[in-house]
Amino acid sequence: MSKTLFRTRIKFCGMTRAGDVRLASELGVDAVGFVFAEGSPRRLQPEEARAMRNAMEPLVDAVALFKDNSADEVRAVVKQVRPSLLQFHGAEDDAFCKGFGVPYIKGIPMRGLDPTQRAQHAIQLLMKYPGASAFLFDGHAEGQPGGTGEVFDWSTVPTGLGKPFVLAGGLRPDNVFDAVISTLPWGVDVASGIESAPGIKDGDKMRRFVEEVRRADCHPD
Ligand SMILES: O=C(O)c1ccccc1N[C@@H]1O[C@H](COP(=O)(O)O)[C@@H](O)[C@H]1O
Repeated sequence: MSKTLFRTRIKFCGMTRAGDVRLASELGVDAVGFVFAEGSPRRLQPEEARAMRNAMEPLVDAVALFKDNSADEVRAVVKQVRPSLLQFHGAEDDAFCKGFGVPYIKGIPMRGLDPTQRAQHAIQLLMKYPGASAFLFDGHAEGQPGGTGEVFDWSTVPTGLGKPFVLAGGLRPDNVFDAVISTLPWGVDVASGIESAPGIKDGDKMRRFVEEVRRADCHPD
């Protein structure tokens, strides 16, 4: 694959502390994610996310992450937090995902897929989620929770999508350079790989993650 001239977008997901959001902004991160998925150790109440959202710097996107939440829950978050993007990780269909008047990203479980099916997988995704602004490829298996730090086989990333994709799943400061060079994603997303404990971001890991993405962006190949 040849390298193109662009800057890989970065999203830090599962923010729970205002100081972590501020540091992410200072590091030049493009988006931060607030998790509302039931069972997640990073789960926030809408009021908690709203307080962090109100303190955010301009030109940084807020993304609200859901996994099989009810429409009422999603509506409450949209009203209170005003995210610029929604991210869905459950069995939600396209009609549900686009029903809130906010662009959406669809999280796709990638564990155990066949690398020879990359083009067919892309077609299936485009047919199933025509309203998605982007796809996010995550390391977990179908039906399993996300945000668990599992890397998947990057050679299974669908080809010919014609839409941006975000690479996720077990990215860390020590593997994100290879991940970007191998897959040339529109963006990368990380939750556990920049944490010292679930929901508690580590400033040094955050900084090193951004540096490694920028190093990959400058790499000639
Ligand atoms: O972060 C969570 O708790 C979470 C819960 C349910 C679905 C998705 C979740 N996080 C997303 O998963 C990817 C990968 O996480 P990790 O870096 O492997 O820990 C992350 O980018 C979040 O968008």
